[in-house]
Amino acid sequence: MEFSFEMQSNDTSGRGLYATKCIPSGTLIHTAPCLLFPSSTYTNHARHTVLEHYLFNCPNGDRLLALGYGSIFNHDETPNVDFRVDRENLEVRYIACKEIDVGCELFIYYGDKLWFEYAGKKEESSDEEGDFLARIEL
Ligand SMILES: C[S@@+](CC[C@H](N)C(=O)[O-])C[C@H]1O[C@@H](n2cnc3c(N)ncnc32)[C@H](O)[C@@H]1O
Repeated sequence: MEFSFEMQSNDTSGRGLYATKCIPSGTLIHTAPCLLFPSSTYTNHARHTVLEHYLFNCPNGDRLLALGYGSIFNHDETPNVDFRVDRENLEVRYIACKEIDVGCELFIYYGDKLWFEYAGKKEESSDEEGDFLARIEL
């Protein structure tokens, strides 16, 4: 499979994905197979580990870990990529929601409860729970 992006690193957000060609809006950029962490498995084995940076929160408390490049999309308040979770097939599909120029970073939106210092942050936000939880909300 030919990808329309490559992985690069920067000092503020670590690894991220960058377009290697112009990506038209509506393009399916990537399909990531997922691992399911049932709620109890997450609580007993994955909570407070590095996995918290990568897990998607499901409404029922389960967590999903996107494989492939699915866990490498960084967050932005104005994302250029949407993601669709297919629980039945355990996949996440990433679709361009704008035209993306060559060299631009591909961003999804994680939600409004960030657990890290957002590069490009416009105003202060606080972590009300004071806890370190994965919060990419589905
Ligand atoms: C799902 S991972 C994304 C890939 C990650 N950059 C890496 O190198 O593995 C989420 C983590 O990326 C970082 N990150 C994502 N978006 C960011 C942003 N806008 N500003 C700063 N850090 C960000 C945070 O450390 C966050 O916990």
